[in-house]
Formats: sequence, structure tokens, C-alpha cells
Amino acid sequence: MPEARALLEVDNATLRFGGLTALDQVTFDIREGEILGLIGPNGAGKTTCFNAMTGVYQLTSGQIRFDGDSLAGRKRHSITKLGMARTFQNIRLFKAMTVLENVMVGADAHSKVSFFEALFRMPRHRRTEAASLARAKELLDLVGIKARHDELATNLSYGDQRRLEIARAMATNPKLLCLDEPAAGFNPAEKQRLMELIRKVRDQGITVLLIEHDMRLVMGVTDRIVVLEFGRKIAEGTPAEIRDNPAVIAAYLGVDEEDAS
Ligand SMILES: Nc1ncnc2c1ncn2[C@@H]1O[C@H](COP(=O)(O)OP(=O)(O)OP(=O)(O)O)[C@@H](O)[C@H]1O
Repeated sequence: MPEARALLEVDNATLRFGGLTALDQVTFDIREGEILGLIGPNGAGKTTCFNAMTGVYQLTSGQIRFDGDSLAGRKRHSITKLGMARTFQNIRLFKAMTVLENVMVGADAHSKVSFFEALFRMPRHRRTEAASLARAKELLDLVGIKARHDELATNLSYGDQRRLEIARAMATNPKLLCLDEPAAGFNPAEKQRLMELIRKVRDQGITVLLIEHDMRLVMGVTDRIVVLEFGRKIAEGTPAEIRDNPAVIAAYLGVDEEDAS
């Protein structure tokens, strides 16, 4: 089978915070249609990489391209418009809004309707609003919380709030959805449901990047995995290849590579 084209290309990415090199010449691709896992021990540079991809940090050197466009100098909003969405390690919902409203806010962030059109409720605005309402309900159904669309977000269980975050990110109509530790604090049953949801997201034609500490989940749901340690890429491959990679085993056990093999 021919390899899918690269949707996101991280090319020799280096990012320094003062004297600390958080990313050191990291190169990898995320291919269209895949679920890619980004893993590594604490402090390996996963979140920094994520933040560089999503416009929170600018690289010291190297490049990140998304769908052929360089992300250099782009702000978060402009990256969302290109088609990249993310969730956060700490849930960031509008707690005083309903579940449905939270998803609609996500859709509005992507809307092509101008402020003027919205202000005067012009036909294009009304059509867009009806379409985003329908899409928001569809997304709530997809993540499994449609029945609770009228609840305040704050009243949802922790697991459902995480699902809502995913629905909200999907409402921006992304090509790539980046999930930052979506299973944090989940019990095994919730992790199982999350795996099913991640597969459903991909089946909607969305490429997925997953940063996650839970190995069982990462191994169970990803197509490929990239491993970072101390800011460097130490391995890349299928879950089976990564599981047996001596450098990865050593990184996780904190022993020398030779001792681990
Ligand atoms: N804003 C910052 N300023 C200075 N140092 C930072 C900053 N953000 C991250 N770092 C440092 O960069 C390194 C990589 O951190 P990062 O958070 O990317 O790791 P991580 O792999 O996401 O870890 P974790 O699994 O613990 O979230 C760490 O040494 C961290 O202390």
C-alpha cells in the first residue's frame, strides 16, 4: 500500500528555553488518516512539541509545516483556521455555558461569517447558525453526550467534560485533532470508551495526534508512535516495534540501553 501523504511535517525542530533544549532537532511526520502517538518520559518534550505545533511557542530553529504551509510566526487562531484543533491537559470549558453552547463556540471560531453579517443576522449568518447547530448535535451524539446538551458544562462528570472538549475541538472542522493526555484521571472502562471514540474520530476522516502516558491505551489505539527522551526523538515505529525497542525500554525504566537489552 502506498504511504499516505504527510499532513504535518516536523522538520529538525529545535526549541530552547534559555539554557535548556526542550526539543533537539526533532523530525517526524503525521500522515493523513493515521492515529499517531507521541510518548516519552516526564519532561521529554511532548507538550513543548505540541505547543510549537499549535502556535503557543515559536521554534528556535527548524520548521513545522501543516498541509504544506509553514507554521512559523502563525498565531493560534490562524493555525485553527488552517485545520488543526487541540484539547488541553487541564480541561478548558466554558463552565457557565451549556454543553451545546460550548460546542457552538467551537464552530463559531471557524465560521466564515463576518461580524457585520452576524450583527445584522443576515441570511448567510442564519444559514451558518443552523448548520453549526446541526453539526454540534451530531458531534455530541458522536462523543456520547447528546442527551445532556442542555446541561451546564460544569454539571457534567469529569469523563463527560473530556468528551465535550473533544466535541468542541471537532466543531472547528479540523484535519488534525491533537489530544493532550485525554485519559488523565480515567478509570479502565472510561479508557476503553475513549479508545473507541478516538477510532470514531479517525473514521470521520480526521487525523489524530495523541499524547498520552497510559501505555495500554497508546499501544491499543495508535497506528504509529514517536518516542521522545530529553528533547530528542529516540524511536519511531508501529506499537509492536516500539514495545520491543531497547532504547524505549531503557528510557522508561531509566537504565542504560545496554542493561535493558
Ligand atoms: N515555558 C517553559 N520554560 C522553561 N522550561 C520549560 C517550559 N516548558 C517546558 N519546559 C521544560 O522543557 C522540558 C520539556 O517539557 P515538556 O513539558 O515539553 O515535557 P513533557 O514530555 O510534556 O512532560 P510531561 O509528560 O511531564 O508533561 C522540561 O525540562 C520542562 O521543564
